[in-house]
Amino acid sequence: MLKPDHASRPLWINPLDGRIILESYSPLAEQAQDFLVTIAEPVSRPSHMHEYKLTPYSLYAAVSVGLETNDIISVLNRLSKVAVPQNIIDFINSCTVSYGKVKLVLKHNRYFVESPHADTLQMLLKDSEIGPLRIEGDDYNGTSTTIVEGLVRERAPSMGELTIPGTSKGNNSAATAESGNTGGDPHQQTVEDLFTSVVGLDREDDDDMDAVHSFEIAPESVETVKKRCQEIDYPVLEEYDFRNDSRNPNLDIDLKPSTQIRPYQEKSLSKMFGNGRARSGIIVLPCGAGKTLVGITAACTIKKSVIVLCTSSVSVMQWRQQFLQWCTIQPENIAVFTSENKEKFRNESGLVVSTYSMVANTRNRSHESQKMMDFLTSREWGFVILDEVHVVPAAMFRRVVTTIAAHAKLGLTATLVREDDKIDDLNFLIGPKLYEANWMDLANKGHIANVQCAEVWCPMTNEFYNEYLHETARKRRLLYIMNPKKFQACQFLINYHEKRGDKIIVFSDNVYALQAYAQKLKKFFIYGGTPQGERMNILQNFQLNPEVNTIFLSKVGDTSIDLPEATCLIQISSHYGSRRQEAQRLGRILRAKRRNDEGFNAFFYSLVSKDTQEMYYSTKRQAFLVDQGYAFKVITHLQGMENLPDLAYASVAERRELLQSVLLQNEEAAGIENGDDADNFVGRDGGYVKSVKKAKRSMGSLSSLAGGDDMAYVEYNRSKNKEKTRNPLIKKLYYSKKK
Ligand SMILES: Nc1ncnc2c1ncn2[C@@H]1O[C@H](COP(=O)(O)OP(=O)(O)OP(=O)(O)O)[C@@H](O)[C@H]1O
Repeated sequence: MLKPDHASRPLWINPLDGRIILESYSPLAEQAQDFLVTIAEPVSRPSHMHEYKLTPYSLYAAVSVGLETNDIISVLNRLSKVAVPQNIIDFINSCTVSYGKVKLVLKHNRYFVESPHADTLQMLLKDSEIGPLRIEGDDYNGTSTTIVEGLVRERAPSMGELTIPGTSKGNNSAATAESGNTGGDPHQQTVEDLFTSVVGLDREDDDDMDAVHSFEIAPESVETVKKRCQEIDYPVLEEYDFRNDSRNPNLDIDLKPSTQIRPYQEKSLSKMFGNGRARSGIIVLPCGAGKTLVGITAACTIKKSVIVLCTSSVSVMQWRQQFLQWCTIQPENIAVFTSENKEKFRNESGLVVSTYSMVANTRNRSHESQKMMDFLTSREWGFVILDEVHVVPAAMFRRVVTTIAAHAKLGLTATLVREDDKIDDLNFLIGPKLYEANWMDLANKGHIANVQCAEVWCPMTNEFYNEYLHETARKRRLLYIMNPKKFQACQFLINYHEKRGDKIIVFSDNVYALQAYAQKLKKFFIYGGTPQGERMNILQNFQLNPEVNTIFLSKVGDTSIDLPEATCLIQISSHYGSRRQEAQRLGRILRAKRRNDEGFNAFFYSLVSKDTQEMYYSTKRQAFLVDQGYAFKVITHLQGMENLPDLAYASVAERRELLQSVLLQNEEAAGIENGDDADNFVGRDGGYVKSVKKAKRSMGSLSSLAGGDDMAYVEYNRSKNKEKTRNPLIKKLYYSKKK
């Protein structure tokens, strides 16, 4: 039943499945969002209504950033239009009762399972999988501890005030920093108060007053123990009490006085350092929102030796450069470990930047690499930063996480989606999601650019469609990418946007098409085979030369290229249904330098050949961005295109010639380029995902998109796909019953 003052309360909870709908226009929406993102998974956040769902993982994350069961229920109740249903209360209770009780602590290069509750540890020791993994040994500091029934008991470390560098007030104020107290309204005030105490994380861990108990396990058992704990609903939290770590030498590193971190960066860090220790987990921020600086600030807070792992050697150099730009670390304390570079740092503590594959690949290691690996594995690291966590396969992660002994792990990503459905692995390999920012929010505040997205439907020409119907799957792919109408649309859009003063990146995963388009249009292109010097030259020209306004990039440009000049993207070929690639490509223009200009918009066009399989992939690709609140407009006709001077493939003869050359290509030409990043890690079978929702297409006009007023649109709506995965709520209840 609705509460009498329901109109002033912003959310509604579905008693059947734990879904929460938030009215995002409510005056309380911002605070409510803060809270919901802490306790629930954001499912979809378009402009007026946001959808979240409570899952065992999200509640685990809530507990691990310091929330307690009663806080969660009481804030939900306060914000909800109806009383929180009893089954939801039971669900929250059942998920949180056992969470946060067990911690994994690395001390003096040895792993201890720790808990303030001796009975919990006794229960773990009785478990048939965990029990035998306990190893006998001395306690970790050889002093005033006592062995109680096989457990080591010692005083828990005490907390003090912790300040995160680069922030105005230190960690405690961080969670409310961005909410902008509106004041006046007493109801609002109460919620504010509640948030300061609940989301503001300004309390200390309850367990630090008491003794803690622990038992030791071998490093190779860590993963099994974590996995088993997860299965029996006692997920392990990893925390690092870095301020009381006197064994590992401090690293001389601080943010430069000129470095100011942004409110959402501060907020994400406050979740990590909320109780004075460093919690391991994942921070999710949109592309271009500054994940690097978040990682750097965390390193400056912990001040111990750090390892950064990235997906490519280009990113390695960018991380190194960003460390030097934002903080005071001396270049001689930074070591780069890539196939070209194998330096160590000379002091007793330092920073190493490397790639996942350098650390995880054990085969054919050179003598130099092996020496470097010995250096990495022989010591205890304060902190490891794992960049782009969503793309690294679980097996590789496992190897990295088990070979490097690090006290705290921070995973960074923009898109916590994977096409291989392995996302859950990240939870136990790294830790819970600590924070996830809202893309639209950051765009509205000018931290990332506003983007207009459009899907351009290009009809296949008769000749191409005829062949399409009869060819093999791979050749079909080449036919829909090389469709002359798509080429013309691309030519028209480049022309249109160059005239507006935009800088344009055209993306093609397919290298044959990349070269064919670029050469025909007389534009520069970069793909995996372009030598480094030439790449730099093209990129510099794109940035500085007013004559070079369009470049073509293969998937080497998906992630590691930082081009704040770019304001328009055109995608002509992509990696099947990859939601992540779509988001990352969009990320190339989110950092547009001109984003704060009055009324500025960036543009993202996806060119799709009509009535081909590409349409199906395209819809799947958009699902993630649609959930972030982006609306894809459909353009069916680019008015004026036929009259473009020098329009390519305007005559039947030219189109036939193109068709002949496409048909002459062998099937290899239809493939996707190999690179050293992301997609090589993920299956390339079209990347099917279980719970993909279809994107919704809506009516729009290119005039609203790009200032033109002579183009036509249609409205195209598809009902939302029903989720195919089992609801976690049901899964959870089912699981508890079985137990
Ligand atoms: N607090 C800040 N103050 C000023 N500039 C910032 C701040 N945070 C980030 N930036 C700038 O924003 C840009 C994007 O940052 P960064 O490359 O870390 O983004 P990202 O989140 O890693 O993006 P991607 O996922 O696309 O790699 C950079 O040019 C960076 O210098």
